[in-house]
Amino acid sequence: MKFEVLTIFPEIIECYIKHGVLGKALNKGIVEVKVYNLRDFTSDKHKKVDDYPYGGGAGMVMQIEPFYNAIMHLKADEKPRKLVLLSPQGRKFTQKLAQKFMEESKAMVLICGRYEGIDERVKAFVDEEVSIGDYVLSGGELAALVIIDSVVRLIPGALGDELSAVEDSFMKGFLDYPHYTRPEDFKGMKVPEVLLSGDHKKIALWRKRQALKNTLKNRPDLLKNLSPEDMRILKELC
Ligand SMILES: O=C(OCc1ccccc1)c1cn[nH]c1
Repeated sequence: MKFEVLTIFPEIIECYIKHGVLGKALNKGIVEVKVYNLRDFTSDKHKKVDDYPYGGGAGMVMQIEPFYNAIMHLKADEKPRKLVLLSPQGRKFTQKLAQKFMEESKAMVLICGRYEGIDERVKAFVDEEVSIGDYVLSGGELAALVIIDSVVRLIPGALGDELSAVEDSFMKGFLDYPHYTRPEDFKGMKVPEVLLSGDHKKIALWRKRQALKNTLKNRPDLLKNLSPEDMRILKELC
């Protein structure tokens, strides 16, 4: 899988991708990330990327020309790629959309805006507009990293062949169950007995109960399509 990121702050992307699971996936060649500085696609000596908004208002708007030049440069190799603009106005990014991106796209271009926004005409050249949440960031780079991280984790072999329980639970529509590790007793805070029992059936049921309890408490919106078995467990909790 290849990610190409358009940004005026390449260092933000380059620094993050060196660490952790992304670093390993890069070294294994499972994923490739190329970062392009939009300033390299400007035509003036000051490498200007923004200007005052038509119609007035606070702040600056990113000009279309650097985005257009960068996108045309990428498209020159005529390889298929999904162009995604990160913005607060986009479609909500979820684990399911991460799965879809992983399954459908061999290559993704992640377009990072800053300032008050980017010239609306850039959207004529993108396939999707995606938001990672209902808040405004100072730039699309963090959102691009969220997408790269969550999509790469889903690539077979990226996590050393064991998708973590977290992905599983989110795909099934729950929050995760609680996790514990040594010591068994930390200042009187003990690990739940069931997890020390070795009874895997009992542990699995306890974990399912806890996941449903957490989901009911913090994200009841996720509990829309429960299996009859899970509905029964949930009813016991209420
Ligand atoms: O704020 C965001 O992106 C920064 C951005 C992008 C475009 C113009 C201005 C600012 C964002 C929030 N959720 N997903 C993305």
